[in-house]
Amino acid sequence: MLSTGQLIVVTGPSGVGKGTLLQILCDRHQGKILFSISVTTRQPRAGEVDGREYFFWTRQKFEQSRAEGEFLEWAEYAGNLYGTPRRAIEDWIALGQIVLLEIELEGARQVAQTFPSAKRIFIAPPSMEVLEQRLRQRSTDSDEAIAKRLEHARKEVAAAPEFDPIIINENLEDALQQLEKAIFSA
Ligand SMILES: Nc1ncnc2c1ncn2[C@@H]1O[C@H](COP(=O)(O)OP(=O)(O)OP(=O)(O)O)[C@@H](O)[C@H]1O
Ligand SMILES: Nc1nc2c(ncn2[C@@H]2O[C@H](COP(=O)(O)O)[C@@H](O)[C@H]2O)c(=O)[nH]1
Repeated sequence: MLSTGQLIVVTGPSGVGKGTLLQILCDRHQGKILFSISVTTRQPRAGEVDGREYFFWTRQKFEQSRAEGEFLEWAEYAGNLYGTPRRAIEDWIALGQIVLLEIELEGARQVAQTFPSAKRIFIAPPSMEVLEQRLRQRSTDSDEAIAKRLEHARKEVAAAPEFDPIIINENLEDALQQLEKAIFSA
């Protein structure tokens, strides 16, 4: 069904720096990579815009679309639903584009089943202590939400060997270079 493009999945615990890395990547390689915009039922954070960071939907609308098979993958994470709209991804891949998904572990596992040819990259923190610091310094989540995210993070880090490559985001520029190599190498 999908033959010409390349699907790339980037996974890693919340707060590890996926969004930071991918934003720089997007600026450096404009037009060369297409980024999927996910749907979520979580509330927008300050500064987030519907249709830019996410499509912010009600749980009812999400569940209806899910039942209609409109998501390529989906997962419940820290009490909210997240999903990748299928249509745009399939169209872009068919057009030969490099398409990037930034998603959590369960979704990445689903994509491994449905698109075995997808590249699967894991962004790991230098340590759990650094991860917690980054989540706290970002100031976007309550203590309770941070605790839930750290709980998920432990499971996600344990699953890192399912991915190749594993990139440790300690020095941002080093991590970016490894990410570029993973994405643009044949
Ligand atoms: N290499 C790095 N060194 C120090 N701080 C970093 C580094 N990379 C990212 N950060 C900082 O860590 C925080 C979390 O980064 P970011 O929001 O990109 O994480 P994320 O993995 O996208 O999280 P989420 O999955 O929750 O969206 C931000 O404040 C960011 O500036
Ligand atoms: N399975 C999916 N996971 C997704 C999707 N979009 C984002 N995410 C991941 O959720 C967590 C939390 O994100 P946040 O924006 O609330 O911090 C993080 O790991 C994201 O990568 C998706 O479509 N499917």
